[in-house]
Amino acid sequence: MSAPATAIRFNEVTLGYGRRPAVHHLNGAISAGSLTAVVGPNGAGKSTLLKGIVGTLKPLDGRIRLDGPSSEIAYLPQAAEIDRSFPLSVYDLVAMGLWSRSGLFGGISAKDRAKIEEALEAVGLIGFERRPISTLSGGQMQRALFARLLLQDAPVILLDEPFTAIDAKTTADLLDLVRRWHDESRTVVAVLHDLDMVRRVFPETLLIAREPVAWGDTLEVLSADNLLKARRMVEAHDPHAHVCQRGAA
Ligand SMILES: Nc1ncnc2c1ncn2[C@@H]1O[C@H](COP(=O)(O)OP(=O)(O)OP(=O)(O)O)[C@@H](O)[C@H]1O
Repeated sequence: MSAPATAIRFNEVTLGYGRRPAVHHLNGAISAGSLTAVVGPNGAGKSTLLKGIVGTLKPLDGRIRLDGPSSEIAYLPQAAEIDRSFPLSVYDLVAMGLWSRSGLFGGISAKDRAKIEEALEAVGLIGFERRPISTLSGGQMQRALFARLLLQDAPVILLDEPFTAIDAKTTADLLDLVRRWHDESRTVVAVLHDLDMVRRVFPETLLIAREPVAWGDTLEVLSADNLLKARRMVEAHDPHAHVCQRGAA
């Protein structure tokens, strides 16, 4: 059997802010169609890694190669990074998912309208179309953002802590969509803190602590030894260190 195609490849990648590395020595690949969790302590560089994949953060060193243009990535940032005060209705927020395909001024066709309805129905938000997003609960907002992801119809989907502060019913509903994306052979990468959920749902895991600690089969990666190692590595990290010299002569 031939090896699965690669969706995202990392070659000795360093990502950081200014000259300070947040993630370094990242080598490896995410297979097309895989369902991968990214886990690690606070400050381990998980969000930084997703920003590197989306391209909002350019590597300080090394290369991230995507199998396809970056416009074909759907990205859900952490809730704290989303401006909820923006005057936008649920309908318009969800419709924005079509922009990457139809363009900003492409107009909304009858077919698009049907797709928007379908996405709203899939996340249980029928009846919320006219509601300003500022009036939504955290869980309702997350449902609306998942509807937008549905419309983006991207082969690669990145989710940054999608279930943080979300109740059990909403989490279960949105996890069903993640499973559906996986069944549709999309590549899904999610930053998560709930290790029980990772063990239950995500076959592959990248455990990161400023650099990869372990990567592969979830049950092997999430061993007590690896988790302890990750915690110690983040605690020992010097936040003021500049680009690392490891490997330098
Ligand atoms: N915009 C920024 N400017 C400077 N440093 C940053 C910036 N964003 C993140 N960092 C630093 O990079 C490091 C990694 O942060 P990152 O947010 O990627 O971690 P994380 O693993 O996602 O953490 P958490 O689980 O707390 O969300 C941290 O030390 C953080 O302070």
